[in-house]
Parts: sequence; structure tokens; C-alpha cells
Amino acid sequence: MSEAASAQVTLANSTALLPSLGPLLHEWLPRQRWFAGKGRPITAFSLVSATEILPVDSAAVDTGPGLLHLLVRAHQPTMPDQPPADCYQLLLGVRSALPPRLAPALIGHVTDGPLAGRTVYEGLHDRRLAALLLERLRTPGGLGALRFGRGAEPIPAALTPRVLDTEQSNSSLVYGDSYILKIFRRVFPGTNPDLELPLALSRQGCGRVPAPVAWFEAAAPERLTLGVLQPFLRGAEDGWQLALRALAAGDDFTHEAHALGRATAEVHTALAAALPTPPLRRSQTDELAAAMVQRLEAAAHAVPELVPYVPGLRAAFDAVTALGHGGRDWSAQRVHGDLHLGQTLRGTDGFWSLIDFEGEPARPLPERRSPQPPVRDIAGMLRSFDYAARSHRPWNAAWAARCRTAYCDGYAKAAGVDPRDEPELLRAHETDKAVYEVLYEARHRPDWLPVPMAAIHRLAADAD
Ligand SMILES: Nc1ncnc2c1ncn2[C@@H]1O[C@H](COP(=O)(O)OP(=O)(O)O)[C@@H](O)[C@H]1O
Ligand SMILES: O=P(O)(O)O[C@H]1O[C@H](CO)[C@@H](O[C@H]2O[C@H](CO)[C@@H](O)[C@H](O)[C@H]2O)[C@H](O)[C@H]1O
Repeated sequence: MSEAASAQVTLANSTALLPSLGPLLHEWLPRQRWFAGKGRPITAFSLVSATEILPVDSAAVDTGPGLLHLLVRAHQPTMPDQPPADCYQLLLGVRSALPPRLAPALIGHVTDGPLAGRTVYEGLHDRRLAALLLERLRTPGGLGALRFGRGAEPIPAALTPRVLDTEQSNSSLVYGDSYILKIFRRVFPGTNPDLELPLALSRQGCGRVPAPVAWFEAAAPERLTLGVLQPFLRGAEDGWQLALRALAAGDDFTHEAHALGRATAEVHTALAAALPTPPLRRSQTDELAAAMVQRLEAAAHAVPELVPYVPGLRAAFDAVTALGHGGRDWSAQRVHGDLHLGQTLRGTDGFWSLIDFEGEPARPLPERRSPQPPVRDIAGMLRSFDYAARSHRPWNAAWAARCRTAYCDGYAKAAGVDPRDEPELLRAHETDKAVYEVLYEARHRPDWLPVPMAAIHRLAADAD
């Protein structure tokens, strides 16, 4: 779309929007699974950008929906490890009246401002609006603050959309069981690694990751990734569900664990070939261990159950510092950053793919995009086998141990490097991951807290 045309779709009086939408968002936003600031009040909203993807302030809304794209900052009291105002992507449907089928998507009725008299709702649930998003992705160009881009592969038109009904950190739409559009909810300046890394891997010829076919970004006031369209792996099942099923049936999972190790190794090898691999010298090792200690202290501050374990856990990080001071260098590279069984999909042909390269959602984007020891991902998967075994009754420690061995074997065979050859680095990363999980569960799923706490108990004792 030309700049002249895009100018017409920027909401004329967008500054008046938030005073009228604010009270509705105040109620609605904290109830969303993807809202990261749970437990802290929202003190104010500020508007970053507003773009009418389909006009909302004209008579057209009386006959059909409008679609308003907003980037909104939610201001909250600051905690030590959190930014003061996260920025969220909202796609608001706007209608004069909501048809009954869209009632569950209701956000509220606007009483004043430019949308006075309109009903706003979660636009992704409206098939007409979801279809429109795909149309925008098929035809690259600018639209207000937004930029739509795509690869060389043509994207078919008129695929039926549906919202993916799963617990996730973002929102996804599936089109005709052919493509999946992930819409990032909490957004950060810069390119999201969930676009950057799959693009780099596909250019490298690595088939372990569904290759992005289209994407959209905000171009102003700063560039940031908003959504990625990828092929939908129809019929694929995620590793977490498969592992739980195997546990329930008393089945061995080592064959799959071995294959997952191989898939991880192939992704790491391709990432190392595609992107920089700086060595971790003494000062970076110090920084790595110091960051782990800092995360441990912050987590213990937030979750008092951790406090008695702090000295034992710290020993794992100090061991890495000591090795660095003794002259040991490690290699670093771009990694997945939040690898666990739920980030793996096994196709109907048994082929494993990795998804969701965003990294740990709670970490700042520059940190997530920095090169790290590849063992970080291995630690994540090792924790995940433990999670599966612990969340199933009775606890099956031997099952987890066999999977962990098979995973490392599969990795070593394909990568030519065995992660168990660096036991201190592996244990430090496993400890760091378990600490992250304690915080994650305390914030999001308190019933699950005993699962990582059991690992904390073991890891703190191992370090003695
Ligand atoms: N390419 C794909 N093919 C099939 N299903 C997918 C694909 N990508 C993601 N999914 C499904 O969508 C879910 C959420 O995707 P994910 O990227 O993990 O989002 P989030 O970051 O919001 O958690 C996954 O658990 C998986 O079930
Ligand atoms: O999938 P996300 O990127 O949103 O990852 C977050 O949520 C995960 C839970 O859904 C969480 O993973 C933890 O629980 C999993 C079982 O549900 C388990 O397999 C993982 O090993 C464990 O870390 C992940 O840590 C978090 O970032």
C-alpha cells in the first residue's frame, strides 16, 4: 500500500482513544493469559500507536466490523526484575452491536470518545477480521504504523481461520490447517528471535523448524516484530503430551528422547553456522555466573521457599566462575533459549520439529538475543523430562533418568560434542532453569510449584 493510502488509515483523533478505552482495558487486560504483569495494579495506559486495519470511525462499522490495531503501554509499579511499562499488542474488533457468536470475545461498550456507542471485542475471534489479517500478509506493504512482509512462497487466499485454543504466552490463528499466525502480545523493540532464528535456520537449509512465510512489524516509533506466519504442522503432537501419555501407559520414551537430542543438535549446528559464535572468555563467564546468582537472589526474594537452598544452589554458579578464572573458555552461540518438551512437535511421520524461539518471555530481549552456551537448551530439555516424570503419579525417577541419558546420547551423536563433558556448566544451567521455573510457577501456576522445588532440593544437595 502506498504511503498516501496508509496515511488515510491512521486514526484521526487517536489521542482521545485511551481515555475512553482505558477503563475497559483495565478490566480486561489483567484477565488475559498473556498479560505479564499479573498481581500488580495497572496505574495508567499510554498509546504507542493506533492503526485502523479496517475503518472503525465511519459508517462502515454499522454494517460490518472495524479492526483497530493498538500498541499500548500498561504502566505498573516497578519490581526489581521488571520494566515499568510493558507494551502490548491489541487487535480490537469494533461493531455497533455484537452478534451472539462473538459474545465470549466482548471487551466492553464504549461510552465516550471517538468510539462512543461502539462495542469493542477481541478481534482475532471474528473470522472476517482474522481473514483480513491473512489478506494483509499476502500482499506486503505499509499500513499506518504497520509493515507487512513475506518470503517468496505464494500464500493461498481465503483460508478459513480459527483461534488456537491452547494455553500460551501469545495468541495464534490457524488458517485452513495450512498456516499458523503467531501474534506476539508483549512486544519489545527489535526483531523477535522467533522470527529471526527460524528465518536464519531456513536460509541455512535446516528443516527442523517451520520456516516463516510472512510477518508483520511496527515501523514507528520503533521497529518491533508483531507476528509471524508459518506452515502449520497438521496432525503433529507436542513432546509434552507424548511424554505424559508414555508415562501413563508405562511406555519407554528413550527412542523419542534420543531423536529429540538429534533434532536439538541439528538446530544448534545450523544456528552456529548461520550466526556469530563468540567464545565465552573469563569476563563473560563472570557475567554469566553473576547473572545466574542475581536471578537466584531475585527469585528467592519473590518466593521465600527458595531461601534455605540459596547457598547450595549458589555453589553451582561459583563452580563455573572458578573454572573461568582457571582459564577455561567455552563457546557461545544463538540458542533456542526456552527449550522444553512443549516446544517440540512430532509430525505424523515421526519427524521432530522445534518451535517458539522467543526465549524465556520474562527476560529482556537483548539478553535473549545474546549468544549463550548451547548447553542452556540441553539443560531445559533435561529439566522437562524431570517435569514430566514428577507431574505424573507415582513419580517415575528411572523414566526421567533414562530419557535424560538418551537425549544426551542423541545430541552427542549428531553434534559430535557431548554436553555431559562439561558437568559444571550443565549443572549451573540446570540450576538456573529450575530457579526460573520456581518463579514462573509461583507467578502463573502455584499448584505446580512442588515440581521445580523437588529439583531445587536435589540440585542444592548435589552441590554440597
Ligand atoms: N508450526 C506449527 N504447527 C502446528 N502447531 C503449532 C505450530 N506452531 C505452534 N503450534 C502450536 O501452537 C502452540 C503455541 O505455539 P508457541 O509458539 O509455543 O506459542 P507461545 O509462545 O504463545 O506459547 C504450540 O504448543 C503448538 O501446539
Ligand atoms: O511455552 P512458553 O514459552 O510459554 O514457556 C513457559 O511456560 C511453560 C509451561 O507451559 C514453562 O515450562 C515448564 O513447564 C513445562 C510443562 O508444562 C515443562 O515441560 C518445562 O520443562 C517447564 O520449564 C516454561 O518454563 C515457561 O517459560
